[in-house]
Amino acid sequence: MNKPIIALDFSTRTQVEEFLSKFDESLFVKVGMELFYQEGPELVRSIKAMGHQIFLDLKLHDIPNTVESAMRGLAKLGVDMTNVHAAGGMDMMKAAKKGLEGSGTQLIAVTQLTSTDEAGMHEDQLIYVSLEESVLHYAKQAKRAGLDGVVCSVMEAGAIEQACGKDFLKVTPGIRLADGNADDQKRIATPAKARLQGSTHIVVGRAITTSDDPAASYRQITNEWSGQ
Ligand SMILES: O=c1ccn([C@@H]2O[C@H](COP(=O)(O)O)[C@@H](O)[C@H]2O)c(=O)[nH]1
Repeated sequence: MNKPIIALDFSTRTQVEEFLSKFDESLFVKVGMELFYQEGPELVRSIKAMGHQIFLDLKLHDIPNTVESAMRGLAKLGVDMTNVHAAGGMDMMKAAKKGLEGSGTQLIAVTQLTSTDEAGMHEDQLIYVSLEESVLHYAKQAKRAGLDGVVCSVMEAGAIEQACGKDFLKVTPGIRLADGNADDQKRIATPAKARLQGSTHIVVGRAITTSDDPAASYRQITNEWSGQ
C-alpha cells in the first residue's frame, strides 16, 4: 500500500521544516505551485535529501516543445512523480515523457480537477459529456501516450481501473475524513472509500496540514487508507 501523499501547501521553507519536524518517519510529500514558485528546486533537493519521496505537482500545460524542455530540467531533480494536464493533448504528453527519459520519474496527467463538478465542466469548458466520460477519455489518452497514470477523483478510480488496468496509477486528491469540510473541492471521498474504489495513491492536504495534531491526523488517515 502506497503511503498517503501529504500536500505541502506552504509558502516558505521555514513552514515546511517546522511541519516535517513533527514526523519521525520517511513520508511521501507533494510539492505544488505555491511552494515551488517561492522556494524553487533547492527546497525540492533538501526534502529529497531528508529521505522523503516527492510528487512534484506543477501540472505543466504548454506546447510540446516547451513542456519537453521543462521536463528535461525537472528530470534532474530526481523526484518520484510529476505531472501535466491531459488537456494539453497527446503530443504534449508524449513530449513530457520524452523530456523525462532516463530519470525514473513517474509521469501522470490531470484529468478533471477535483474542484470541478459536471455542471462546472459544462459551463466553463463547454465539454458536454458526463464528467466520468471526460475523465475516462483523458485517462485513455494518457495511457496511449505512455504515461504511468492520472490524477482523478475517487469517484472515477474504479472505471479507470477497468479501462486502463490495475497498474495504471489513480492518484486521488479531494480526500476528507467523514466529518471533514469540502472547502473548494467538489469531488471528495474518505480514505476508506478511496481504498475500496481502487485509488493507488491518495493526496491529502488540509486534513493534515491544518490539523491541531498533524502527526495524529496522518496516522488516522493512514490507518483508514490501509484498512486497519
Ligand atoms: O485535481 C486535483 C489536482 C491536484 N490537487 C491538489 O491536491 C491538494 C489537495 O489539497 P486538500 O487540502 O486536501 O484539498 C492540493 O495541493 C491541490 O493542489 C487537487 O486538489 N485536485
